[in-house]
Amino acid sequence: MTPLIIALDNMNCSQALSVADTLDPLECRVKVGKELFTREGPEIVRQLQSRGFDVFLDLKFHDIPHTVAQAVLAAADLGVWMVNVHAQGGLAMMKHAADRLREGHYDTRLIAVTVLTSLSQEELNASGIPGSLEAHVRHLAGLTRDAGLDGVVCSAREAAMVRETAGKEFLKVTPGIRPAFAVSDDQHRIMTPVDALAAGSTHLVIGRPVTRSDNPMDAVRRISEEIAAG
Ligand SMILES: O=c1ccn([C@@H]2O[C@H](COP(=O)(O)O)[C@@H](O)[C@H]2O)c(=O)[nH]1
Repeated sequence: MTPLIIALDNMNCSQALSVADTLDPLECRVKVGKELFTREGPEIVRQLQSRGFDVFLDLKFHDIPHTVAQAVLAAADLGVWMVNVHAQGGLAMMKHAADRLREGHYDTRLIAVTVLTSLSQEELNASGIPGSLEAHVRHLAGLTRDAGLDGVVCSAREAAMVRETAGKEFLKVTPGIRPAFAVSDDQHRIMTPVDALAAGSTHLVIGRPVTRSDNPMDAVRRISEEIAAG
């Protein structure tokens, strides 16, 4: 199955569906984030699923354990392929959500965000977290593995280190991917698709380089070609 997940950001329901209609669910999955879900609600997820797409619901839940577990179950009831929480919410929060999903025999993958790819070392320290960004990602990835989740969101720059910490099967879902033809936008810790896969990313999240293109499917194909050419 393809490693590509296309982020449907900066659009409403009809725009998202127009983009989705140019994409092939065999060549990419799609990600519904805070903006699209807040505008359109669960119906946008159902619409995308009815077109054959696996949906990653990227709402990054961060709250007390009971609230997060209930939100994760609500996402799983929607039948999403993947949902996420913030690892910063702590071991108990993540474990409670993972346990509830397991008890319910859901198929939905649960992953946790480590350090946002838009953050730099300086910004992380300025937010009150001392030490190196890599050490913090490693710590949160270990916590996520111990809580029984399926993987993390991290930068591809940290994928090899996360593989070393949590193993090959542990998912490394990496945004901040910029193909050779794209600009970096507000992302700080970026990598190309080829380098990200070589570093151990299992899934590549790509938004603007595809959705801003006049022909999103063509952009997906160019990325796939970049990957195939290695
Ligand atoms: O650390 C993170 C976590 C999530 N994201 C999300 O991924 C996409 C990236 O979009 P681009 O347009 O390719 O920059 C976006 O939806 C973010 O909310 C992330 O970038 N970093």
